[in-house]
Amino acid sequence: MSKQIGPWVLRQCWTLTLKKWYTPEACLQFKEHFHAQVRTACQQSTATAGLKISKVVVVGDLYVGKTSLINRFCKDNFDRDYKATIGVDFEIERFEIIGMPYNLQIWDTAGQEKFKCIASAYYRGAEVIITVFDLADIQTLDHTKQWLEDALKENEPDSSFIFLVGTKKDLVSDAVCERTELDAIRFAKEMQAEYWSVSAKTGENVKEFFSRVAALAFEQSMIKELENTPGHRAQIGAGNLISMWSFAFCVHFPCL
Ligand SMILES: Nc1nc2c(ncn2[C@@H]2O[C@H](COP(=O)(O)OP(=O)(O)OP(=O)(O)O)[C@@H](O)[C@H]2O)c(=O)[nH]1
Ligand SMILES: [Mg+2]
Repeated sequence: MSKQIGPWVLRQCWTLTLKKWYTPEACLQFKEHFHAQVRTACQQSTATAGLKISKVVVVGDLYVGKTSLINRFCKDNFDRDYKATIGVDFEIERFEIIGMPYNLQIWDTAGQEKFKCIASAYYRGAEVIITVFDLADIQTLDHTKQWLEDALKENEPDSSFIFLVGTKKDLVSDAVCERTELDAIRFAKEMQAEYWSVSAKTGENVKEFFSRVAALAFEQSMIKELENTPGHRAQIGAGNLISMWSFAFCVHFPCL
């Protein structure tokens, strides 16, 4: 099946560049290009052992639209009827980034209280945590911090990118959306999360959002791999500036 993002049309997977944030007020990083060493490593296949895959966990109250968001992206469909997720479900989505195959394993969890203990067993090892609320039901925003706390408990400190997503944008007026976004951006800052408003019904911002998730997770996994490559050391400083140097100099990074 062909999929399209912007001007690119590809078979079976998405081709990505580093996508822009939704709002600069709550974004994880401002860079518009992948880090030079990551690009070089991908182009020269110096860090390409094995297929890269990142785990994404989607959490939030019941009925906020987690399954619909994932289905819009992975299957490009939308179902008006509510079917509660029982426990967990997952989708694998394929990408190609800087010529490298890359997969996202997207875990859809149940928001219903009675399934929480099943779902929480799958939080571990999440490179990305997506906390979801309903723009048309402000109470669900209040609960996102608890969902995040529960997910973070199962993961190493600072090991996951965090996103806060307001769904059902089509159900609220622009004025209500803007008001709610002000609160959501405040929450996102407190949660150290990047904020996005989307609609699974119309598809607004859904591809852009997941493209951003994939691009950031991919770059992070490449940086980790380079750090672990013998002869290389990497430091990630404030503002995600990466400095890297090689003991094998020209072999891997001729630009150094
Ligand atoms: N209008 C509109 N309705 C939506 C949107 N997203 C989801 N819905 C509807 O909201 C209801 C709940 O959506 P789900 O995706 O099943 O919610 P969920 O968060 O997965 O719920 P649980 O699995 O119980 O945790 C369904 O009836 C969807 O059709 C949206 O963007 N716009
Ligand atoms: Mg669901």
